Amino acid sequence: MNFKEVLLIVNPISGDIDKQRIINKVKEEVQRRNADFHLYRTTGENDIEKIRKFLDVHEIGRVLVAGGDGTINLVAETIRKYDLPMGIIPAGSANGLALNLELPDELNQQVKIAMGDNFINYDILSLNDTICLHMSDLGINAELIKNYENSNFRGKLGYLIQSIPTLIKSGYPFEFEIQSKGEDREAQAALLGIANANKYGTGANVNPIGRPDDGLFEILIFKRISLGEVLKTLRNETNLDPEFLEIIQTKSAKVICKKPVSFQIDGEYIGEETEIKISILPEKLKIAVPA
Ligand SMILES: Nc1ncnc2c1ncn2[C@@H]1O[C@H](COP(=O)(O)OP(=O)(O)OP(=O)(O)O)[C@@H](O)[C@H]1O
Repeated sequence: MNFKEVLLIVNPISGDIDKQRIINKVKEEVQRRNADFHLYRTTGENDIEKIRKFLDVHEIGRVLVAGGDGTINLVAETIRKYDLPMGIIPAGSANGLALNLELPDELNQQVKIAMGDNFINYDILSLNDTICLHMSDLGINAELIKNYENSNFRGKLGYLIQSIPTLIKSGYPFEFEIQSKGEDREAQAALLGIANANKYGTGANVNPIGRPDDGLFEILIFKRISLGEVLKTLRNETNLDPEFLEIIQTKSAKVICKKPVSFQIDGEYIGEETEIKISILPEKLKIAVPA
């Protein structure tokens, strides 16, 4: 595919890693294709508006994003009305979306794929009008992300440090009402996931039936915290005990929380919520993936 201009969007702080090597490699590949290279470094403030202004005055043919799931989500929201393909260079602490798309670990290969012609038409979920590409949840994982964001430690170690205090302080199990497919049911859960893909960034395959391009999403009801079952998901075993995890596959749903519960979308803490309206947007996101 030929493009005149390529925009690389980089999150300078994601994953606690230096991005210069990525920037150099992408620039080299773009110039090799005789296209113009543009770089945008996110600031965490009004990035969507600033990037859209840039897109409005340039002939960008491909947007590349180097960051974690939060940055990919931000870029997806920015370009979803522009019909622009996106390429991903995983550069966050967990990289859950990249893991689900089976992107390789090696930078040269990542750049080739991100600039390549093989695409997935990726479903975009809308959760109370905020988009979700990968995984969102209510409960103990969102509490962990909140504690992580309030701490001084970045990267995987930061999550590890926060995991025990989060478990001790959490008020789980939480009580939910789930309205979907004309049914209304009650559920108690430590964590209620809303999934568009199979795996969390840790590699845990919590949603074996999930496909990000099937026009459906899954509600994952983790009824209790079981080390044995968590280990099974880490080993990608799919015969999970229904007493541990129940899955509802659907196109739209509403989740009502009996009390406010911590909520996260694609690894970003949103706040405490009492109601989540979930649907799938009509537009798809075109993401470059391995052949
Ligand atoms: N220049 C910046 N300074 C501070 N924060 C930023 C900057 N640019 C983006 N952010 C923030 O980075 C977050 C997204 O990070 P992302 O999820 O992509 O990476 P991550 O590695 O998963 O994050 P983290 O390192 O926090 O785990 C968003 O909250 C966004 O507001």
